[in-house]
Amino acid sequence: MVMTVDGLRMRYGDTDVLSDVSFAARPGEVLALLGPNGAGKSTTIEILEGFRLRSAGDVEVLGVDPAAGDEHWRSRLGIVLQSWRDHGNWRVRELLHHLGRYYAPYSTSAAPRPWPTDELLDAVGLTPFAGQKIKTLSGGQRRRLDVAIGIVGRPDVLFLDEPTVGFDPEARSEFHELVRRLAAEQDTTILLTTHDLNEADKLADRILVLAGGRIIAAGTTAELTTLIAGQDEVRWSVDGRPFRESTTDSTRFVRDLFGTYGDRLRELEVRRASLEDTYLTLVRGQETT
Ligand SMILES: Nc1ncnc2c1ncn2[C@@H]1O[C@H](COP(=O)(O)OP(=O)(O)OP(=O)(O)O)[C@@H](O)[C@H]1O
Repeated sequence: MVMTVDGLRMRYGDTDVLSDVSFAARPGEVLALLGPNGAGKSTTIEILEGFRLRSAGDVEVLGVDPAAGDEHWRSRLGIVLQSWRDHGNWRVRELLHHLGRYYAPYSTSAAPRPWPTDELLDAVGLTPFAGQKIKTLSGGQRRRLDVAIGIVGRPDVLFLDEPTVGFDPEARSEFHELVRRLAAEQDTTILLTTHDLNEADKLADRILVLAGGRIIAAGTTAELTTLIAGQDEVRWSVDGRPFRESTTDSTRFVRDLFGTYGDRLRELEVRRASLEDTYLTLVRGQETT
């Protein structure tokens, strides 16, 4: 396992934000951490990065307790936090080249570090802006630069905190490709937070839902939806009257409808529960317990 979290607790003052968080990640796995505002997603990531000291629990990233991580350990992590605000007068290529130099002593034959600047610019779609000053970039271009800064050291583990906020659909789709490529070709293990359920669905091998200080559900979208009963919605009309019903077995339900109504059955539609339906049910269920 590249990352293991067992019984993680984080207390601010007398409030437990995280009370008992446990999960693990395999090499090259992409995990999406979902949860309502204030659930503790950024806190979890900051603890894993070694930026924040936890109150209790066992945590290991690349075999090291983040609270005791040294520079060598840190060089194997990539971090994309909320936007990079300094260095407005630097040019894009210049900054990436400069930051990349920090990783050179940690280069190995399996992971040559840093990522060559021009290749990296190309990978994040910033080649046309390479000579531009950072303060002149658009919001989305700026975010691509944040991502480039996070991966310039060819990290073994990459943390992405809401990476695609402000991306246009094309940039988002290109970013998704980049993340999948990092995981598949470089075996980078990726933990990202997002409020975009579609993004979590597309990107993640596994989704972790954090609420009430715990991981309340984990799995693929399909696995999560099977946790929720009444997952499909069937709609139809008979003699011009519309009907709708939720069912766990839409195939059987539809067969019964045909049995009952035969050719009078019109406008039949089966709608699978979306990740959004499942997520909302999970989080609302947690709030009422
Ligand atoms: N340094 C701190 N001191 C006290 N409370 C804090 C501190 N940092 C965060 N918190 C609280 O911890 C909770 C979790 O915050 P965190 O930023 O981890 O949530 P999040 O899931 O990332 O939220 P969002 O989706 O809004 O980004 C919030 O209630 C926040 O107010």
